[in-house]
This record gives sequence, structure tokens and C-alpha cells, in this order.
Amino acid sequence: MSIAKVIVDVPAKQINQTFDYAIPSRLEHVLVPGMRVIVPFGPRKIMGFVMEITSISSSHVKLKEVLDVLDLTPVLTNELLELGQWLAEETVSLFITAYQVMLPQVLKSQYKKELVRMTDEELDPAMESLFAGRDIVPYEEFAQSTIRYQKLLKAINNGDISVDYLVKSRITKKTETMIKPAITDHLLEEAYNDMSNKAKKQRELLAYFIQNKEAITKKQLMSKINTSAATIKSLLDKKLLVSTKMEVYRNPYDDASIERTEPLTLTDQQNQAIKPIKQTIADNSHDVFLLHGVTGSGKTEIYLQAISDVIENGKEAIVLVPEISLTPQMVHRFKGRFGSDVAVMHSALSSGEKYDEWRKIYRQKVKVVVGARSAVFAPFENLGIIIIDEEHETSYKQEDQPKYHARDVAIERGNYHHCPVILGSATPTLESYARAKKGVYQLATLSKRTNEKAMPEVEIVDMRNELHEGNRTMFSRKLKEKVESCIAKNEQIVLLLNRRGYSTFVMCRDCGHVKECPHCDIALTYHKNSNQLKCHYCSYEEPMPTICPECSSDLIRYFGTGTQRVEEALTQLIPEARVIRMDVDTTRRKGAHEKLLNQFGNGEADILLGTQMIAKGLDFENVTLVGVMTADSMLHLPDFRSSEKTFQLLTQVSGRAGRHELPGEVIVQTYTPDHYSIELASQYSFTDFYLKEMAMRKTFHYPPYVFLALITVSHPNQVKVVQTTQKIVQSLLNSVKEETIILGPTPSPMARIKDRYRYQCMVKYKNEPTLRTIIQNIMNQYEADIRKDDLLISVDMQPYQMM
Ligand SMILES: Nc1ncnc2c1ncn2[C@@H]1O[C@H](COP(=O)(O)OP(=O)(O)OP(=O)(O)O)[C@@H](O)[C@H]1O
Ligand SMILES: [Zn+2]
Ligand SMILES: [Zn+2]
Repeated sequence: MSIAKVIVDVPAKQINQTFDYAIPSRLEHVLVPGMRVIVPFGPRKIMGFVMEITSISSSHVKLKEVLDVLDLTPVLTNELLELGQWLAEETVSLFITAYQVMLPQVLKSQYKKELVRMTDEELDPAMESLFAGRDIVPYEEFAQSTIRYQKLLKAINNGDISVDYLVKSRITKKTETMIKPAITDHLLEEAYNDMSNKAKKQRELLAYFIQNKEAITKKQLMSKINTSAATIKSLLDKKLLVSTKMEVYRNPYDDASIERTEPLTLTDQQNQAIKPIKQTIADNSHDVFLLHGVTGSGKTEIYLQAISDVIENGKEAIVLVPEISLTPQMVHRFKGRFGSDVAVMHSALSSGEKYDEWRKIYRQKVKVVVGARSAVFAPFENLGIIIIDEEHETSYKQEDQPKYHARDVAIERGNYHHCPVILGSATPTLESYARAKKGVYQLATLSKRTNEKAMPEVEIVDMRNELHEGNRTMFSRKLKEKVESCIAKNEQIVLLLNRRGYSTFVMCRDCGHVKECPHCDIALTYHKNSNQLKCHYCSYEEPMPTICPECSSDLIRYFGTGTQRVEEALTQLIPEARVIRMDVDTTRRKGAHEKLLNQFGNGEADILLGTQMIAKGLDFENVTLVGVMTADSMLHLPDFRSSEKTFQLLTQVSGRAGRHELPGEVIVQTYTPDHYSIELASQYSFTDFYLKEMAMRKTFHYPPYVFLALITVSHPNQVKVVQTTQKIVQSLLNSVKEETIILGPTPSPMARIKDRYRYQCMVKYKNEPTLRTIIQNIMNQYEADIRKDDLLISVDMQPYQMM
């Protein structure tokens, strides 16, 4: 008897293993690993993934049978099955969540599907009677029939029938009728000559196909030679033409309108950088490259040319970009070079569109996928390169289970496929740069812009002086003046309001003093309800001060300004300015982002005002001034990476100015002008910043000197949370090495969400090979509480959000 080992869709710890099911004879030789099945589980029928087919069961009870199969071709390749195991272990999550995260939404929740007829040719008689003249048949009708699975499989493999998942009861797939000649040229000409002159329309149609042998859609044909469906039908009936159905994929991008580009002749620096990458591609070997190139240095051109090599080798490429909907310009560059060989995957697509893009990859209709984080799981089978652009972006870390980092997954897959992984950035993470310095990654550097233009000059404006000199607006006199002269010259401005982190930290508007934790070198967070300042790392707290401890000013307060308020202030101050505001509110609707950028690109506004989302990837010729409203606002987040993030953001946004002929200029407003991250960003001194920040990380025991693991416990009862976290800390202390640091229990920065109290503990370690098992074992001890008592324990093996 054959047995399927199945991971079932029950997200619970005690279910986190395979279960054995007998394979009924009708599914024998149909099931293979990577398919989804329906199995009985207790009283329910649920979905599961087939991991393995074997003949030996470890179970002693009589096995239940697999009820049905959901996919007739596996949705997970063997590689992805293995990768899921690794992913679950690496992130201390359940196998089922690891597999679910690899698949498009449609395949996660919807079980409904249908059979679609893909040919007008006669099918197998049993199939013909099932379709009974219809083009689409609900899958259940097949399941209830006596037709064998093998028969359906064969029809699928022949391309005669396709199995489709329904997206919200709308047909997922669009098909079109294609017409082409049924016979050779020669016979076609004969038929043409034999045909009576009266059948003028039919002769015209034949004449067309004597000239054009390619299949054409019925629609196009009818409009092209002005013929009718009846005329086509008569030639179909005479078996001179045949019709087939072809699937058309929904295409969110109009490929035809994107101009094709040719490879550029690389600069010397680009050549130097790409050489070892090309070598690795040629050798089919795995290596990780860190491409450190200043903004505008031509990193993207390197990606494009490396991918060309990969495609020539018959392999495929994954390109990750941060939330791609935000950079339509990036999609255009890849489509411009590789046309319809490119699939695009990002969150702004509808679930039907996402499914279509995924299937293009799955069916090997494309060679390249450009996408956000989850595209790293693209089901390519011959991967030749994985590229992560802007590798420092935190959106590559998933903050839900499984809490994985796309960089780690990319490297794991690169290793499996023996192919290079390229991490590109103007401001690499300290982690990556340190690895490159140690030789774990290969470092390639592009220090110059391709246009040989200097980086735009950055001027730092001290906002404390503005205040002292009576300017209480949020615009310094310098910025106002520059904006006005820019508008007068018909040039454009990008204004960045760094909103993340507002209203959490407390700062003196007189002297710029920010309250920090005496033990952690991290800004204290203001808790409004208790009017206390707290440290989210070590639980130190103190009351909110009424006067500044440094200068005794009473202008010490927490910060808050939104884009809308800036826009209002801006139009008051400079009434002639035409402003486009870009933030979460104005870009919520699909396509809004692209529309606003197009408007700005067309010169319909002078100023593009926005949050982080405008800092990256934009390339507008006419932008000569970049202004940063408050450079410090991120600096004092309760996050040890806040200096790094500030440096990255300032560098990125500065890179938006003067990318073409016109020289650029940057004004950075700040209350802490001598903070090293602001100072060094203004000088474009990545290396100095790296050295300085590394020293800080070393002193305070932060990555890359240590690894972190964050365990968060939550429950409606505060006492229970504190006690549980305390016990976890104790168990950890009993199991880890002496030099490993355990911090906590401390309240989470968001100490209560939806009436659940949250506490956390942080593990700082250098070498704990069994830490994942230790944590897993500890969590297993709380299994009953998690199941029955609403306790939640979440583990983040690589925390980026300390919340
Ligand atoms: N070899 C080359 N010769 C001429 N122009 C080039 C070359 N390589 C790139 N460019 C052009 O230089 C500009 C900047 O290149 P690109 O956008 O690839 O840089 P980047 O490093 O990806 O920039 P960013 O990090 O700021 O997005 C683009 O307009 C690009 O077309
Ligand atoms: Zn002060
Ligand atoms: Zn502290």
C-alpha cells in the first residue's frame, strides 16, 4: 500500500509534523510530493501538503485515506519542500506556515476549482461526455464522475485541459480563441484556387493565411481583414483552418508601450564590478556579492547585464526590490530590457493578477521575476541569479510568521542552485558590509556616478538657531529661499518628511537634547497614559520632564507633524508652489502612486512632498533640490539601528538630486547637526560611518557583533505575562552559555495591544548552535497554555522591529 506523509493545515504546535494517510487506488501514481490534498483530520476535512510518498508507515492504527487531490501538478518543487523545512527550523515556526508563505494567496485559501477546455479537438470520450459541450466544468463534477485521475492528468499534460482555481467566484483565467491554418501552405493555395470566386470572403481569409502562417486571435483576425465569425466557421468546418484556445494572462503592465533598451557600454568601474559576477555565472558556482555603489552609479545596469548572461545560459533570475509598486520606474527598466520575459509580483496586484504572475513562473513562461519580498520563493527550477536591490531595506524582513529575512532565503536558494546572489545598495547594512570586509561576501564598489557628476552638495541647517532667531515655522529661512529660487528657475524639488517615529521621543526644542536610557544608548519612549519615559530594552523608566535637564528650557516635548500639516504650512509660506503630497493617505488607491509620480515627472507640480516612500529609486531629470524636514525624527526611535537608518535615508534621498545635467543641492534641517549619522551622510562618507557605527555596536553589544533573538509573550492578564516571561528568561539562563546575554522581562514598546499585555526578552548571543532547539523546547512547555489559555509566544530570530 502506498502512503502519503502530509503536513496538515492546522497551525498548532502539536500538529507540527507529518501525518500518514493511505493513498486510495484511484489516486495511486497520481500523488507526488508538493501536491496539496484534502485529508480527514478529526471530524474535519482539511488541506495538507504531500511531503513524501512511501510504503512504510510509522503509525500503528489503521490509516485514513486521502480524500482528494487539489493540484494535479505539484505546487511546490522538491527544492521548495526542502526550503520550507529549513525555513521553519530557521525561524522557529510551523511547517505549514512556511509552505503557505511560498504560495500566492489564491492557493492558500480557495479550494474551489474548475476544468477548462483548452482545445477544440476531440477529447477522450469520457471527457467529452463530462464537458457535454461546455468549455468550463466545475471540478466537483469530475470528482464525482468515474473518470480516472490518470486520464485527466494525461489531458493536462497534453495541454487539452487546464485546472484552474477560482478567485472569488470570478474566472481566474482568460482564454482567447486562436485561428491558424490546418494544412500546409501548398494545400492552402490549392484550396484557394479550387474555391469558387463567389466565396469572396472565404478566399480573402485563405489569402491572409497564405501570407501569414502564425496563429492569430479570432478577434484580431476579424478586425484585421474585416471578416465575420460565420466565414471563419465555414473554413473551420472545411478543416482548412483550426481553432485553439490560448490562455492570455492578465497583464498589469502594458508591455507593448514600454520601449525596449539595449545594453549600455559599461564604465570601467562597472566592468570591474561585473567581471567576478559573470565568472560565477559561467562557472555555475555560488557566491554572495555585495555591490556597494553610490546612488546613480549604475548598479541596475549591472543587474541587467548579469541577468542577460543568466538567460543565455538557459536559466532564470529573481530580482527583489523593496515594495515594487513604489518604483514603477524599476519595472520599466526590466521590462524595457527583457520584455514579456518578466513577471512582476507585488502587493498592489489583485489576487487574480498575482496568481497569473505566479503561474507564468510556474509554467516557465518567463525568465525573470521582479518582485517584493515574497518573490524570493518564485518556483523557478533553474535559478541562475538572485538579486536584492537596496539590500538594506527593512521590508525584506517579514514581520509575521514565519519571520524570515529574504536575504537569508536568497542565499539558501543560491547555494542550492549553485548560483550567485547579489546584494546591491548605496548604503549596505552593517551586517552585510562587515561580512564583505571579512571576505564572507565578495565586495564590489562603484564609487562614481555614471555621469561623472559630483554628488550633490549637502547643507545642514541647525533648526535650534532658527528658533532662537525667531523663526517658529518648520521651514528654515535657507530652505524657503532655495525652494523659491528653484521654482523661479522652473526646476523641481523633493521634500522629505521623515514621519516614522514621530510622537514617541522627547526632545528639547531649545538645545536639541533627547532623553536617552542611561544603560542602553537608546532614546526613551514617551508613554502618554502614564506620562512616563521608558526604555524598551531594559525597562528603565523615569517621569516625563517638564524642563530640559540640559538647558532648563521648558520647550521640551514629544514630536508630531504630519505631511498634511507640512503641506498647509508650505502653501501658506510659498503660495505659488504647486505641491504633490505623497503619503499613505494619498497613495492608498491602486495606481495612485504611479499617477502622482507621472504628474510630477510631467512637471505638473514644483514640489513632491512625501514620507520615506519618495526617498528611493526615483529618477527625475528636473529635480535640483532635495529638502529634508527633520533629519532627526528617526534618530531617536527605540531601535539600535536608528543611526544606521538615518544615514541610509539621508543618503538615499540626497541621491535624488542632480542625477542628470542640472547640478543638485540638498538642505537637511535638524536639531542635532553634529550627530555623526547626519554629519557623515552629508559628506557621503559611508566608510567613516561604518567604522563609527561598528564601534558603537561593539560597545553596546549589538549586531553584527552579536546575534539577537526576541521572544514576545502576550496575554490578557498582565501578571501571567510577567510570570511567564520571567520563567522563560530563567529557562534560557539555565540553557545558554555564560557569555550570552539575556535581557528582560521588559514591557514591549507597544506594551498593550487590543487588551493584551506584552512583555519581551532579548537574547544577545555570539555562538549558540542549539538556541533554536532550546527556544522550541521552552515553547513546547507552554503548549497547553497556548492552546487553552490564550497565551501567545512569538519568536523572532532576527528582529528588526523591536515592537
Ligand atoms: N555604462 C553606462 N553608461 C551610461 N549611462 C549609464 C551606464 N550605466 C548606467 N547608466 C545610467 O546612469 C543612471 C544611473 O544608473 P542606475 O539607475 O543604474 O544607478 P543605480 O546605482 O541603480 O542608482 P540608484 O541606487 O540611485 O537607484 C541611469 O540613468 C542609467 O541609465
Ligand atoms: Zn534643552
Ligand atoms: Zn535601557
